Amino acid sequence: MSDYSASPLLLQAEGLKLRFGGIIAADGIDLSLHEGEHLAIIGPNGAGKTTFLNICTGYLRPQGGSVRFENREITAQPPRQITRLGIARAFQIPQLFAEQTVLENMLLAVSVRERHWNPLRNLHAVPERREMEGLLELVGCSDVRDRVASELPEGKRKLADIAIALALKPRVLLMDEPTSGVASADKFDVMETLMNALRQAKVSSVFVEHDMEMVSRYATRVAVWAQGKIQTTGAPEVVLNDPDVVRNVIGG
Ligand SMILES: Nc1ncnc2c1ncn2[C@@H]1O[C@H](COP(=O)(O)OP(=O)(O)OP(=O)(O)O)[C@@H](O)[C@H]1O
Repeated sequence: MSDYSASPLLLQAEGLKLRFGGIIAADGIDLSLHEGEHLAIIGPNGAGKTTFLNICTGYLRPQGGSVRFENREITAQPPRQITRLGIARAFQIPQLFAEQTVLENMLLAVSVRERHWNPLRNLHAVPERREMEGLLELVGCSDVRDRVASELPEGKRKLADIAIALALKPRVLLMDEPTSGVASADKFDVMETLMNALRQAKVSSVFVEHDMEMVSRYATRVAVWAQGKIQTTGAPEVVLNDPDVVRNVIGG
């Protein structure tokens, strides 16, 4: 395993706690992410994986603990503020404007980033248009640039959603099952394109994943969630062969 512990620390969660009534979704989560890492989160349904992403991106407020990003406290800040600082989020269901073209979605995203969005202005005239076309090329979506988002095949929709996240110039991208809903024949191509784009853009990532082949191919490190706690973390080749992980997560 490549060791990233000497690389700059990006994200640091300490002692995160969150309950929903009687359900403990986070029970003392400690986790760090260093620059260059692509950390996979695995674990059974309901273990609290998405809750962790929601806390880190400000969608949920923890009842205990803290999240720091580049050594700055971001716990419970609004999602928009956290995005501006450099943590982007991609969802299981891509957050595209369905009736706009892929390029228009990109231009809207960059207009918001640059705070110059104006309904009276021609969207296509924004100065960052070339930059956005470059990002679409990076994620293999130049061919669908002028297609309406709702008409895209799922793989392209996911990649376009990633391009929008990259338009916000993040340092970290958090993803919830990045290829869910993509036809199995296309999953690896989509993930390969996505991870290459992240590496080229020098964006680190955390991704929740149920497909262990995807984890072993693309994660630099794996964290195993169980009932709101981290059961273990380590190199994919070690963690995915750990008998407890095989029994509780992979076998199940
Ligand atoms: N907003 C909420 N209100 C109430 N309960 C919630 C809420 N969000 C999550 N939970 C509960 O917290 C627990 C952890 O949920 P979470 O979605 O984080 O799990 P997960 O590991 O991502 O599961 P999956 O793999 O099925 O997506 C679950 O029991 C879930 O039902």
